[in-house]
Amino acid sequence: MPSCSAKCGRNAILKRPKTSDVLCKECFFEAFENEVHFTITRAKLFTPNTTVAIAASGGKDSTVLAYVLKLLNEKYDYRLKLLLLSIDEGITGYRDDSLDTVKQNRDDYEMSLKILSYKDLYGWTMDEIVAEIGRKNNCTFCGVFRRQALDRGANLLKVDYLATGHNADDIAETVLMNILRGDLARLSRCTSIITDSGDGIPRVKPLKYCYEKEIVMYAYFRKLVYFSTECVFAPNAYRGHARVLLKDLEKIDPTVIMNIIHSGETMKVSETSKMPKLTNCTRCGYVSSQEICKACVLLEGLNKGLPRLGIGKSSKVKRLLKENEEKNKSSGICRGEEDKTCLCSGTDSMKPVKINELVLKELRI
Ligand SMILES: Nc1ncnc2c1ncn2[C@@H]1O[C@H](COP(=O)(O)OP(=O)(O)OP(=O)(O)O)[C@@H](O)[C@H]1O
Repeated sequence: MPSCSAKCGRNAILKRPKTSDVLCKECFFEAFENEVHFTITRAKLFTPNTTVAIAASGGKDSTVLAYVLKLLNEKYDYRLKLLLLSIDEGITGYRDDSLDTVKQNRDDYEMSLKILSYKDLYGWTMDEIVAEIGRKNNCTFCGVFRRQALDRGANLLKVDYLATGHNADDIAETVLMNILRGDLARLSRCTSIITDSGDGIPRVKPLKYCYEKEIVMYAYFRKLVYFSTECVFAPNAYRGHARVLLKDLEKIDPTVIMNIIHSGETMKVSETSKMPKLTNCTRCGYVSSQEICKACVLLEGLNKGLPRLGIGKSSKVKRLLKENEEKNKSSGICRGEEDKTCLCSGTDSMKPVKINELVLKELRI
């Protein structure tokens, strides 16, 4: 058995996927934790005496994130108050089980836990949305709603930061996807370690440089409890292609993951490129590049029996809204204020879609 390359005198039991170093368990833990600490301090991710909500899905990444943040917080006296925030998308046989894991983490790590559900926030579970839209585009709904739900949760909890478990593979995949799609706006911000959620609560990614394989290894050797089942609904097809490509490249040379992130970080979008201007959604007030944010358009579509409304380009959405408006006007369907099915401007349906205010009030702590 080879000896640990950190020269601690112990036998090596693993080969680090990121560096190919052969290490013993203890030296691997130290290397992994030191790298996260270095990432946090170099990017000045947190200021002392603040509160951090850890977005906890029960999966390996957010479980390792919660564990390592707690460990580093105590070891280096970051003076952070850590708590867990989970979103229950309402996916039977998936999220209900993974939330049990989060509850276990809550007890093991002695952190408080807040769970917000899509049903309470939007009036729909993902099971119900999939029954409407089918399995093909459901990831669009889930992703858009989750992003906003996490921001709303962070606001309710009045935290200073929202930390997510996005890892190096996730970020490299996103860079590839944005290049393949030619999405310059997203490309220019997808590698940022701190992003603005739009409500003034920064989102941070302390595991940005951690390889997925090492996160799995870390969780395994630390015997952490996490939930490893894939979502029961169809995976995001486009991300799937980027993922397969990245995994194939990683087999040839593991440094490609860091190289892609580095390329994304240093790439500069030409000043002549047209970038979307950020504004606030006229309905819910959430930050958006459109007059009405994606979540409100998707919700409107669901509530009006047009679930495909927000799928695809914004020009298509505008066309659909216009077509629907003309159709309703010519058929005399629109009956103004009392009409709950009409998409005409000026009717009830164009009033801001308020996320169930009562529920939010109740959840505030
Ligand atoms: N339902 C959720 N509730 C809270 N946070 C979530 C939820 N789903 C995802 N996140 C956050 O977003 C990050 C990236 O999401 P992703 O879909 O890759 O997570 P996952 O594969 O379900 O679980 P994990 O990334 O924790 O292994 C997670 O690490 C977590 O911080």
